[in-house]
Amino acid sequence: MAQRTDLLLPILKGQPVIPVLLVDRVADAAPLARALAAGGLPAIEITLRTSAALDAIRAVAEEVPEAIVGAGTILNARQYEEAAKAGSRFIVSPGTTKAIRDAANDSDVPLLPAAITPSEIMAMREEGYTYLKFFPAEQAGGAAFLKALSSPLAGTFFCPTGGVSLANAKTYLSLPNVVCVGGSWVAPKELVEAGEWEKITTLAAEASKLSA
Ligand SMILES: O=C(O)C(=O)C[C@H](O)[C@H](O)COP(=O)(O)O
Repeated sequence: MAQRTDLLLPILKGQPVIPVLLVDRVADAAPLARALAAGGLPAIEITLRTSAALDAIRAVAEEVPEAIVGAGTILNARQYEEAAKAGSRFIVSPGTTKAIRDAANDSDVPLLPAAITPSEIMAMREEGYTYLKFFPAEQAGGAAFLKALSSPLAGTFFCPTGGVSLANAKTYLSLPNVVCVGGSWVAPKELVEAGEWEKITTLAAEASKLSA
C-alpha cells in the first residue's frame, strides 16, 4: 500500500512550518492550538512524549475546528491506533518500523515516517513513501546533507525537524526536496506555561510568512 498523500499533502503544503508541541497540561492544548491557528499555523503536531498528549489531541480535535491536529513521537502500532482514535489527522514518527507501516496501512490517518540515510530512504520509496520526515535534521547533517540527497533521490520530499529555527528554516525551505519544516520554536515552554497565547500567535505569524 502507498502513503496516503491525498490526505497528507494538503497538510504539509498548507503551511511552511508545522509546530512540534509538548503539552504538559491538557487545559493548555485548545488555547495553544487556537493561538497557532490565529498566527497562520493550523496544523500542529502534539508529541506523545507527555502523559497529557492523547487528551490534548482529543481536546484540540473536539474544541478547535480551525486546527488540524496530528500526533508525533509515535513509536509503535498501539500508539498509532490510540492517537488516531483521539482524533489525530496525521501521524508522525521519528523513524520507521514495519509495525508502524502496517498500522498506517490499516488506518485512514496518514503517516509521515522519518528516514535519514540513503538506504533508509530507498527502503521507504520501495514501500511507497514519497514524503518523509528528516529527523534529527540539524544533528544529522542539516540542509547541506538534505541538499546532497535531492538529485540522486529526486522525487522524495522531506519535512526536516530537530534543531530547525526561524534562523535556519529559510535555508531548508529553499531546497527542492523540502516540503515544509517542523519545529518547537513557535511554542516555547515558558510562553505555554505562562499562557502567553498572543506572543505565541506572534511567533506563529512570523513563521507562517516563511515561504516553502
Ligand atoms: O518526537 C518526535 O517525534 C519529534 O518530532 C521530535 C521533534 O521533531 C523534535 O524534538 C523537535 O525538535 P526541536 O524543534 O529541535 O525541538
